[in-house]
Amino acid sequence: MRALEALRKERSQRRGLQGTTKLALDKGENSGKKVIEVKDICFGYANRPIIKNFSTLIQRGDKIGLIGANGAGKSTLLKLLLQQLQPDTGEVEQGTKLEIAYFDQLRDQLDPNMSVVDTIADGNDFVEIAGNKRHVMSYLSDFLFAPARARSPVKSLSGGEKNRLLLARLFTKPANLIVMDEPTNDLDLETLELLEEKLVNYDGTLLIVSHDRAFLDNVVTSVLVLDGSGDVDEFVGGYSDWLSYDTQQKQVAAKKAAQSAKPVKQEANSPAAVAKKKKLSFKEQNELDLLPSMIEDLENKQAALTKQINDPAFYKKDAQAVTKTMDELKAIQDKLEEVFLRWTELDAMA
Ligand SMILES: Nc1ncnc2c1ncn2[C@@H]1O[C@H](COP(=O)(O)OP(=O)(O)OP(=O)(O)O)[C@@H](O)[C@H]1O
Repeated sequence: MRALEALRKERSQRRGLQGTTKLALDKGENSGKKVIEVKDICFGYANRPIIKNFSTLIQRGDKIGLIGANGAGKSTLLKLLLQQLQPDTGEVEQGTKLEIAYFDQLRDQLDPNMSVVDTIADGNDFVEIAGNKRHVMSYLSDFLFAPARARSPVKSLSGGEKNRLLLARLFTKPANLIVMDEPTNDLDLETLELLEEKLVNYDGTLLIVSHDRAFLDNVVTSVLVLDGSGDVDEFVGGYSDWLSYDTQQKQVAAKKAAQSAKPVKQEANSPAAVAKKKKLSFKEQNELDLLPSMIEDLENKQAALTKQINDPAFYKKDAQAVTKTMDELKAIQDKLEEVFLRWTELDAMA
């Protein structure tokens, strides 16, 4: 987890330097680290913009999550990055020597009559993993296959074992860019943890579409957030980091909206003021009076939980405790957002 934090920090610093990096690239200097460069692309289907004016530089070792609601355009953006689709305007440039392995919801086919070991090594005793030779049995043991199980035919495997075998095969491909679309769907916990571990230790580049917050928090160094209207935001950190940032932004916007919606001060007993006051029922006025202390209370809880999460020792806790605290924070953030909106609404009427 520390390593992940360090990678995020590095990406954050690099983003700060992106102007300089770009200049170096323009001069034709070392571009070996460049994986994909996106230059101001726009793309839409039949008048509906999916991506608007998006630019980014993906470099070797970046682990990027693509997030957004269903239909926001995540798969479309992946296809644009992989040059399977051409942008309407702008450019996508891939770096040299890219070897891409695409992993699509574990839909790959396995030969039921082949043994596990042959599925991986095709009759050889050794496999080459990231340039290192490894005995296939030792490699398969990483994917929880004991030697006897490794000699069994694929058709005798359970669903979970088949998924593990597909993952084992994926990591034998000579890829320096792994692309995954919803990889965690249908994975059992054991396989999911295995996948996380492999991806955390993978030193190539990763592009992952996923709705799985915990998985992305554990694996990616930055996220691309598609809002569904064409805007793509890049954020250094995991899914939860982005959520808390986004909630804070919304709170600030709601506060600003509330302030600018406040009517010009009127004499308390002027006819207009009396007429306006009547817009709030007794119950609503009561609710409005209570909201500030509720907001303060929620903000205090949010600050306390954020402090816990920012402590490096936090991630040493067991996964269940980490998830519980993250979920608690998310619930508080959702509640805060809801309460702020209500306060904005009532305050504008008062
Ligand atoms: N070939 C196409 N022609 C027209 N519209 C399309 C096409 N492919 C996708 N779309 C539309 O573009 C939008 C974005 O689709 P896309 O599959 O990229 O979204 P997504 O974020 O990956 O969604 P999901 O999470 O549901 O997979 C959707 O509204 C989809 O219906």
